[in-house]
Amino acid sequence: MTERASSASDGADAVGFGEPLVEIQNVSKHFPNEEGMFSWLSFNRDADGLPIETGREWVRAVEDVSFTIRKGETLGLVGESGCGKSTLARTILRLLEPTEGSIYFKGTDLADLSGERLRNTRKDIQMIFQDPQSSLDPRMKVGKIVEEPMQAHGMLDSEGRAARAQELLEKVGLDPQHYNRYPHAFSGGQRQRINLARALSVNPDFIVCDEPVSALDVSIQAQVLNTMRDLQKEFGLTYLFIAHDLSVIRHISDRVAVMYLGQLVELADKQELFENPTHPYTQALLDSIPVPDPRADGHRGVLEGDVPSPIDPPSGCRFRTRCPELITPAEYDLTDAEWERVRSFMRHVKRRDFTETDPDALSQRYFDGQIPSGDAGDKVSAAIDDIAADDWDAAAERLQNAFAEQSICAREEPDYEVDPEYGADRHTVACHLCRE
Ligand SMILES: Nc1ncnc2c1ncn2[C@@H]1O[C@H](COP(=O)(O)OP(=O)(O)OP(=O)(O)O)[C@@H](O)[C@H]1O
Repeated sequence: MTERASSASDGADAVGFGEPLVEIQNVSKHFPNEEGMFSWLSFNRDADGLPIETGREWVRAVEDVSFTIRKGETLGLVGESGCGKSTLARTILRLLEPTEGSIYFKGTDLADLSGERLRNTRKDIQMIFQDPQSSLDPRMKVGKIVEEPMQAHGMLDSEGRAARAQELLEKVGLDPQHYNRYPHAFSGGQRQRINLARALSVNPDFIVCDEPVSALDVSIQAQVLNTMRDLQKEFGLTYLFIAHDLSVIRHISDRVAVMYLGQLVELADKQELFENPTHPYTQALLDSIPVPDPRADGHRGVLEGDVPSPIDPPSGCRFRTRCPELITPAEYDLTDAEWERVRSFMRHVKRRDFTETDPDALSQRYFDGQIPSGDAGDKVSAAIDDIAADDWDAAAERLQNAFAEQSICAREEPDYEVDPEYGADRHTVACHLCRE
């Protein structure tokens, strides 16, 4: 999914409210796969079946991600564990080098910065992590923890830093008298407030918040989120807020980006995303929120199967292998009902979750005795014959190649924009269902 870069002049410091502050352009991050002794090598086989080294195997944790974060907003980034949220956050912060792509902050490519300008920009971009316990040095008093970034950036004298630390402790909802206490004397929520004060100490513009309330009791989460929102207003902050919990995202975000297997699948204004979710993955995620859902019409997708490996992600749409709405291959003239049956048969053969091998019984069970006519029907019949010959792998492969791999979902990467039902913000969706 793409968003155009702003034309902000190089290094221009003043970014107006609502203008692009951070622009992520076609960013990818791949890691060498270190799991298993020889797994970093991938092999093909030669004619004698001996392995030929073909190179290194890569974990494609983030792939071709583009979006913009506007000054003063909270952009929520949501997705299941392992979908690449933290990797993207760390890449934006330049804690990791992007494999490809660029990150612009206030119109300047971060890769072009060095020396004093890099140091200044690092000050402008802060981060809050999930675990408020491990991110605070237990041997340091709270006041010093808050002062440390100011000292590192040569801000104020020691008296000034102490005064600012106490002021910030109060701003984040703590007692400034606790300046001399150690982190262990604070609860989880209070420790996250200390982290907030620390991040704010150097007067940043942009804070990347990676699951900042996930480790807190639900009762405390809303309080910390409200404080973050108050601070945002007071200091004109911009947040990238990462969470796997959609109710947290709904509470804090202005716009929401949904990530699946290293890619953005949907990005929209919060209300638009929650009221008009368009990507089948977003719909499935929303369905998993354990609250009564007035939108539920019994037609939403249910997530099937496991998330594929980011080492060898599916072609086209990465969600297609679990998608309840895989599109009929254009070359077959199938009705919706026929396609639904073909897909159901394909799924059951892949999972091998039946033992029946009699062709008539299979036709009856999966196609109501009416195998589709034409090419599609020939492929289905051939797969049924494979099963009758007890060659399940051949049947699964035949169906996969004849149907799943022929769908536009497997052949083209989706990237569409739809008309929003709520608000005027762009609503981008990486799903071929939006192609008309
Ligand atoms: N240093 C690394 N080397 C190899 N693979 C990595 C590395 N860091 C992350 N990965 C892989 O990249 C993928 C994305 O991981 P990442 O931690 O970014 O996901 P996440 O969405 O933040 O998950 P979580 O919410 O569980 O933290 C995962 O498959 C992970 O195993």
